[in-house]
Amino acid sequence: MDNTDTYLLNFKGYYLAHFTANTDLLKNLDDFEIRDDDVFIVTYPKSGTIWAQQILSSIYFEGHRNKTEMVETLDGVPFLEYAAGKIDQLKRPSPRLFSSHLPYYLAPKGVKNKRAKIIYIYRNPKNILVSYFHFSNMMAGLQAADDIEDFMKMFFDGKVTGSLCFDHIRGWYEHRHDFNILFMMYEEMRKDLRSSVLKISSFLERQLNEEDVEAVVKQATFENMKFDPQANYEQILKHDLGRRTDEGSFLAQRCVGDWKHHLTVEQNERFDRIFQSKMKDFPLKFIWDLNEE
Ligand SMILES: Nc1ncnc2c1ncn2[C@@H]1O[C@H](COP(=O)(O)OS(=O)(=O)O)[C@@H](OP(=O)(O)O)[C@H]1O
Repeated sequence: MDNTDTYLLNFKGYYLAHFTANTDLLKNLDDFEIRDDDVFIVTYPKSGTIWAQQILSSIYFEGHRNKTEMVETLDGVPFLEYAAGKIDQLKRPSPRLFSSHLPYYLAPKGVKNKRAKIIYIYRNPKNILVSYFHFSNMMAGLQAADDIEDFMKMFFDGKVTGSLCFDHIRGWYEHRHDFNILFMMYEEMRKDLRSSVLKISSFLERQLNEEDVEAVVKQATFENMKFDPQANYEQILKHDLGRRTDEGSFLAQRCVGDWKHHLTVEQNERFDRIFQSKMKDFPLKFIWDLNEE
C-alpha cells in the first residue's frame, strides 16, 4: 500500500479515497470470506451507486420497503473497501449486501469463484466526468479541481478514486465469465425503472408481489430519493464524509446529454479520441444523448 498521497491510496495499482479506505480489510481482501448469498453492487464512482443501494435495500428489507423501519440505506448496503471501523463485515447476518468501486482484479477469491451475485451499473462516461468534477469539488476528502479542464487531466490520468473509468468497465466486462454478474445501464434504468427493478429482482431470485414492486419503484424514483433523508445521504455527507462547500449533493440529476453544457467542442473531441483509443471494439453501448434514450 502506497500512502504518500493526501487524497489517494494506491493499492496494487488502484486508487482509493485515502480518508475512508479500510486498510485492515484491504490487507486480506483476497481471502475475505464470501458467502453464497452475498450480493455486490459494483460501480465506477458516479455511475448510480446510491440508486442501486436504494433498490437493493428495499428489495431485501421489508421494513425499508414499507417504511416501517428508518434506517440509512447505506447501512444496509455498506462499502466493502471503505468506512473503516464502522462495521464488522464478518459479523453481519446473511444475506449481506455490499457496495464496491473495486476493479475486477481486486475482487475477493470467493467472488471470482461465483460465490456471490454482482450487479454492475455503468453510465455514459461524459456524464460521469461532469458529475465527478462537481462531486470532487464538494467533498472534503477528494481532490478539488480548478475547472473541468483540470479535472479532465486527473480523470484521464486515472488519478482519481476508482482509477481510470475505462479500465474499470472494460475489466469487469472482459472478465464477466469469472463472475456471476448482471450488467445494467444507468440510462436504461432512467428510461424504465420498473423493468430495471424486475430485471434486478429476477437476477437475485427475490420474489416480489405487485405491491412490493410498486413500493421499490416508488422509493427509487429520483423525486423520492432527493427528499428522503435516509436515501439522499445529506447527513452522511455533512457528518461522516465532510463537505468543502454547502453547494451540491449526491443527487443533482443531470439529464442524459448534460455533458454538452459543460464540455467545450475541443474537450469533447479530445474525450472522443481517448474514448476511441481505450474502448475500441468494446461491445457494450453507451447512451450519450437524450434522443438515443
Ligand atoms: N433515483 C435516481 N435516479 C436517477 N439518478 C440518480 C438517482 N439516484 C442517484 N442518481 C444519480 O447518480 C449519480 C451519483 O452516482 P453514485 O451514487 O455512483 O455516486 S458515488 O460514486 O456513490 O459518489 C448522481 O448523478 P448526477 O446527478 O449526474 O451527479 C445522481 O443524481
